[in-house]
Amino acid sequence: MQAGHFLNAKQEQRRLSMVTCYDYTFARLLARSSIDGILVGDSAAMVMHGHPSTIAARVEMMKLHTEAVARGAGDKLIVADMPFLSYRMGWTSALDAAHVLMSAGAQAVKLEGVDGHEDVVQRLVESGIPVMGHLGLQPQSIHAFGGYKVQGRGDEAAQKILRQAVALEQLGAFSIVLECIPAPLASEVTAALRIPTIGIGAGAGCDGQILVLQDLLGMNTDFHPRFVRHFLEGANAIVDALDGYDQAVKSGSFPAVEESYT
Ligand SMILES: Nc1nc(=O)c2c([nH]1)NC[C@@H]1CN(c3ccc(C(=O)N[C@@H](CCC(=O)O)C(=O)O)cc3)CN21
Ligand SMILES: CC(C)C(=O)C(=O)O
Ligand SMILES: [Mg+2]
Repeated sequence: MQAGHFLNAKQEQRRLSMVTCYDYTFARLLARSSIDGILVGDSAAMVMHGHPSTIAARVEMMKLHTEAVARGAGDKLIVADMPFLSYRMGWTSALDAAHVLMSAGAQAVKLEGVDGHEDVVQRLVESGIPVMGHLGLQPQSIHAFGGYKVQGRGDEAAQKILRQAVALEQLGAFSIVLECIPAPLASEVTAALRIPTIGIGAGAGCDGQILVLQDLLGMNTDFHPRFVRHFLEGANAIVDALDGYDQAVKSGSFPAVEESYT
């Protein structure tokens, strides 16, 4: 799948599935799945590195994760998040950051918001870099938003998101993530655009959905916002396996003869 195929999917009314991925081993598993696209999200700063927000993500961090994913992802579309402020200090430094991510193996980049960096979106697109937008809840602006809260409630806030989505489409974005907005607003935005919307906490009216891989695999039991569904009870499955290994070691049943060299 390439960025251009996202537009075809919307025209043909096929829904799109995306997940985040930060490493080679999971990328190999995703390559075997029917998932359409992979986001090397700046959520890596939280999920992989234990930071309290995505603000700690750096171009160098995103580069290493993108390279690892690209080695395992086969022909899946890889989108990499541009880290906080890397696209807010002018288009030349934004192009530098995008260059790093594209040469690391990304086929597109994602930027949060649009107001104030319209020129960056335009320059990236003109340079042959497919751009994905990200509206609604923008985790990089957590300190300005005052928490991870649903966005676009009320007429004014809803109109702002609709305006930003139309602006991104006009600037040449190939798709837009809509995060944590009311489902009716996401449906309205989706209907207003030719490019596909990818929702997370934005209801079933989007053209596609995205979830953080570790969330859908149920690997993090203390993070359960409303939009997360566990498709596996991963945390329990993994801790059970670890306890099984621990018991086998302590009882002396592991390693067996056939697991040892003569
Ligand atoms: N593991 C992980 N999954 C994610 O989806 C994710 C990250 N990390 N890190 C970056 C952002 C942060 N995200 C978040 C984090 C918390 C909520 C949350 O607590 N939502 C409330 C909404 C409350 C309201 O305003 O009504 C909820 O209870 O669902 C939402 C999105 C989504 N992103
Ligand atoms: C939640 C998705 C959309 C994201 O931006 C990330 O994982 O960083
Ligand atoms: Mg992100």
